[in-house]
Amino acid sequence: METTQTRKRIALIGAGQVGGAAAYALIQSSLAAELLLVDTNIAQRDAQVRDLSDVAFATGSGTRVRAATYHEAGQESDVVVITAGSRHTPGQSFGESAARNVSIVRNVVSAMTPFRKDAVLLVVSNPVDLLTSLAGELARLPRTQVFGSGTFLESARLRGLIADHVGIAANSIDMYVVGVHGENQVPAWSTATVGGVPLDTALPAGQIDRAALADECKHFSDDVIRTKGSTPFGIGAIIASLCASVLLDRRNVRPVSHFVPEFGCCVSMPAVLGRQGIVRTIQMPLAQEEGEAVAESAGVVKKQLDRILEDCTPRQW
Ligand SMILES: NC(=O)c1ccc[n+]([C@@H]2O[C@H](COP(=O)([O-])OP(=O)(O)OC[C@H]3O[C@@H](n4cnc5c(N)ncnc54)[C@H](O)[C@@H]3O)[C@@H](O)[C@H]2O)c1
Repeated sequence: METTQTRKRIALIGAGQVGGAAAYALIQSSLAAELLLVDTNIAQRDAQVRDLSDVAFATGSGTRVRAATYHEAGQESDVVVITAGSRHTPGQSFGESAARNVSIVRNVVSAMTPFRKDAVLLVVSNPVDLLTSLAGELARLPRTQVFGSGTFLESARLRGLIADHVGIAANSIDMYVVGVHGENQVPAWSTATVGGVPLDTALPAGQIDRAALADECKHFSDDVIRTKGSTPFGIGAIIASLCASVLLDRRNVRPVSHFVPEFGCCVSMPAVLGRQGIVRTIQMPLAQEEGEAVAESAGVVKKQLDRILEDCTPRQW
């Protein structure tokens, strides 16, 4: 008899470093019956299918991996994850790498449209807030069904860094990094708690150097990217976790990039995740300077989005 589990499919658009790491984590969890890999580089895609099939065989996973087309991904998948794109390479301007990924996301979303009505689209390619906003405009899905990995990885990382400094388990620290992924991320210190107690009370001044930790969190991957070109494992684990929240309708609260009407674009705020994607946003009583920092960087994303939507030629962007 076909169970609900056997019918679940996740598509990964982009079978590079990040897509491969996400697939590795997903296979280990046996979350879906099938993983569909889509890539314009056919040799790369097929090599990943074979290598990842070995993971399934070796671990006794219930997940099978196969190559697929955009059409199959859009029509047959419960969750479609976009990791296609070019990495930001040293010496390349932000605008150059962003413009290329804008063009890639436009093409892949259009190639997959129309999506299955209940498909959830998870955007990972960078700049993730802009690309999630763009995908949300183009996918012809309800806004709640399109979200981005946003600042979930940074939030997990900052909890881990604090935990290491104070000797308290990371899962007893409730702390979010919010706003726009990357240089302008905002650690929401004002709402952080330890064991339900406000951070200011639980860890009085002097116990942690907030500025140093925030800086370490922001630049944690810089050396890794310089050394090995990519940071696939952390984001791969985050993708697997987000897929589980959706497919299992877990209702986890996660800081993911999603449409915030006040800003007219997608930025990360804690949201409840379930089978239909964003179930609702959790309103955060941010300190004034934190709120202003989020609004300022959201304003930049919104301007970039408007320019792309007005003038669809990325070269001019
Ligand atoms: N949001 C995050 O926290 C986070 C973390 C790490 C990486 N990333 C982003 O993930 C993206 C992928 O990084 P990577 O290290 O895997 O790069 P990669 O170069 O290893 O892989 C990208 C893959 O996308 C494929 N591709 C390009 N255009 C495509 C298209 N139109 N359709 C299908 N596939 C296409 C390429 O052939 C390649 O296999 C980058 O944009 C990177 O910045 C995001």
